[in-house]
Amino acid sequence: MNILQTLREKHQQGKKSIAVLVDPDKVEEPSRLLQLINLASENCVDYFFVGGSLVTTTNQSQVIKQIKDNVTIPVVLFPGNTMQIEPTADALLFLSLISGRNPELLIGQHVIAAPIIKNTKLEVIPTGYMLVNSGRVTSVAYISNTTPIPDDKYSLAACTAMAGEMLGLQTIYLDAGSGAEKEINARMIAAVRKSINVPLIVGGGINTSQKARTALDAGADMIVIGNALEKDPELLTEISDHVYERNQSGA
Ligand SMILES: CC(C)=CCC/C(C)=C/CC/C(C)=C/CC/C(C)=C/COP(=O)(O)OP(=O)(O)O
Ligand SMILES: O=P(O)(O)OC[C@@H](O)CO
Ligand SMILES: [Mg+2]
Repeated sequence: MNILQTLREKHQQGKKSIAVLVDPDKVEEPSRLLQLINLASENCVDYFFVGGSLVTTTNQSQVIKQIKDNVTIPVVLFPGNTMQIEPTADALLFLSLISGRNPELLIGQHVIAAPIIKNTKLEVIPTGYMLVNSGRVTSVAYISNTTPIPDDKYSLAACTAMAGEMLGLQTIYLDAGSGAEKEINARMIAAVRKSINVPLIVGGGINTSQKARTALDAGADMIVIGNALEKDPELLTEISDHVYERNQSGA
């Protein structure tokens, strides 16, 4: 079963997933990455996301290789631009930045990427990517030259997600941006959840297990954690224990 089908099934069953985001620029030594890979494996992490708004290094393929050499956790590209397409990954979030009005990130990059992706075995996951204001300007807001949705405009977010689903996007990713000061609030997640049927991914600023729990309770199907694990990898154990117990109990 491919990743999207699995996500849909888990969504139907109310089961949750965890993705660990690895930003290739932040991988300083292979030994640190190996530690995170092993921890992810011990804690039954579902996916590795690999990407960044701005990738200044050339080690993305090595990062993917190191993950694939050690564990069977699928690697999903989370690309900031077409230069980050790496055929050795398993899947790619084909992001359309629907919270913004930058045509390049709604369709432009996609036209350039489509023929390249077609020649790979990557599973394409059409994703409505929505940035929500998180207090300060994040890398992705700056790089994308778009204005995130205000964090108290629930209806704007819900209608944007609804439109994304009607356009045929297969998942919605609500992102406060990496290292966000404020994670996406529960009301915003719940409003978006209620407006769509496709799986909902939530990330940005989830740096405590309580924040992870709140996002999942509000309706996230998958949470993405990056920055917090760069500082405290052990946080993963706490969060995954909660997800595991919850999935077992069917809550
Ligand atoms: C269609 C293809 C292949 C590419 C375009 C993809 C689109 C539309 C991207 C939207 C905008 C964008 C720049 C997304 C990047 C999201 C991402 C990987 C964020 C990870 O965090 P960083 O923003 O790198 O955070 P740091 O500042 O912590 O490094
Ligand atoms: O690094 P953090 O803040 O966990 O964010 C993860 C991801 O959603 C960013 O695009
Ligand atoms: Mg980055």
